[in-house]
Amino acid sequence: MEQEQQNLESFLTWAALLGISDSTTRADQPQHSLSSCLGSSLCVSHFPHSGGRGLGAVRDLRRGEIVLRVPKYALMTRESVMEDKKLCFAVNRHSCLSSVQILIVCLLYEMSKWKTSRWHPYLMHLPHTYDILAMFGEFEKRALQVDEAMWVTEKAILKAKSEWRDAHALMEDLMFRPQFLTFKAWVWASATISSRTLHIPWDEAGCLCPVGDLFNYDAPGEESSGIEHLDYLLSNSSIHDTILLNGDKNIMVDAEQLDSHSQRLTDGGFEEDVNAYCFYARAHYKKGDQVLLCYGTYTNLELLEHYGFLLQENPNDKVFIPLEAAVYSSTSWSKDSLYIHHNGKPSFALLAALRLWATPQNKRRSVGHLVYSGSQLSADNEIFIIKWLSKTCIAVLKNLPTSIEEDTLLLNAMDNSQDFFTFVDITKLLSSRDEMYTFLEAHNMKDTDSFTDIILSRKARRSMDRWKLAVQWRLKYKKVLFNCISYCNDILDSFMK
Ligand SMILES: C[S@@+](CC[C@H](N)C(=O)[O-])C[C@H]1O[C@@H](n2cnc3c(N)ncnc32)[C@H](O)[C@@H]1O
Repeated sequence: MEQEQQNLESFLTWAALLGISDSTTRADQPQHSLSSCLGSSLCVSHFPHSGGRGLGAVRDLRRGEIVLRVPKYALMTRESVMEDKKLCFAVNRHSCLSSVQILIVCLLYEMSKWKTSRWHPYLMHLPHTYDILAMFGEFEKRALQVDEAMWVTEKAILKAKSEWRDAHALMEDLMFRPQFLTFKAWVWASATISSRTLHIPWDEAGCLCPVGDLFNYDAPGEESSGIEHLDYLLSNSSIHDTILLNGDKNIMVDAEQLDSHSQRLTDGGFEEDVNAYCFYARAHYKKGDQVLLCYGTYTNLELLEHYGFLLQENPNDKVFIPLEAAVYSSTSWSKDSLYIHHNGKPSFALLAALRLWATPQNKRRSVGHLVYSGSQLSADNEIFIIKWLSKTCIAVLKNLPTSIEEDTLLLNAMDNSQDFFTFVDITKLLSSRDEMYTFLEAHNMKDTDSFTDIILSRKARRSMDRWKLAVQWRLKYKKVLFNCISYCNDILDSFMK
């Protein structure tokens, strides 16, 4: 622990020497301290329920005030790593690789240089493991239970494997040592890039940003995307591009184009005039609060896919239910807009599409304007679609291997068991014991009577963490469907009155 603290201190000193600073004075003015880049606005703290290691406020912070600057020189980008001639030469001979694949190779290259890498103090602080979907094993994938989630997981695993295979020749050219050539090393580096890169305007692969990547995630919500905040940014800062972490979801937004309903406003970006990545407080924070960053708008499945966590309360979560082909063909709404919100309410487009689908074909044209303005068509039409929605949600829930109650008990056992043996004992009494036996089998621990001699392997421990994430995800999914059924019941009741 002491060693860890010392490592952290030397990392923060290294960062200060590079000009990284949370001081409110401008970057070109004298810094408050060269022994740490933090202390004026932020400090590294531990937040067990919202991201673990993160950044806390050392004083009250006002919404919109600058809290961190990271000069361009400190950023790890393809461009900065490829100042290394050997790497640059090799990469140029593999032009078929994507920018993200190249950044992954750059990261592995720097890792392999170890102490001679100029980012060594930063690299030492990267997490050793991640829980993104591409790292899920067969058991954990199945624990998600929902076809869509299992399919997204499978796709993520296949994508990682094929990208790794494609980059192999380059890594061999660079004469990587065997441990850096493995698929395990590749997914680690790929998860680092997926969960930690920030958007930069000159490279779609993004950048790794020492200290700036210690901010944990806050979902965009009303409190931070209101007019007040937007006005503040437009009048007080030179932000033109907003940032979102994650290569697949990068969105560049001109601040001028944002309307007050935009959920995409984020809290920093690369600013040309100061040649630095600048971060701003997205809310008022009290001393000791965790200071958060919005990486973008994500459902829980997307958070799991790209970042390896999910939110207990995610205002952007969505649940898709099976719809008949005729529902899709009855409207021009895209499939992606036909979903149930986190609170159980059907999306505007889903309701509209169902209303049109339940209208005889020869009458659809005449009611189109009503449907697209969100109006109900008739009591019969509304009762029909709400009953259909409720029945569909009930059927989806029934078809899943476990219920909300069973998942809740399983999660309680995961959270509250003092050790693995107690967990196994408790789970034996639950209806999810079959799942527990499958877990044991997957980790060659089938003989439960010999447990006293077994210490849970690191691999099994990681698998337990991912299993828990899968159970949390499927429970959230089921609760959304349950809330939708309650929503439908309320609507049907209101028609009976
Ligand atoms: C950019 S890093 C943030 C710093 C990170 N906690 C660390 O220790 O390096 C993003 C990662 O932090 C974790 N994280 C961020 N926000 C979180 C949240 N609200 N809840 C749980 N985990 C979160 C996830 O593991 C995610 O992949």
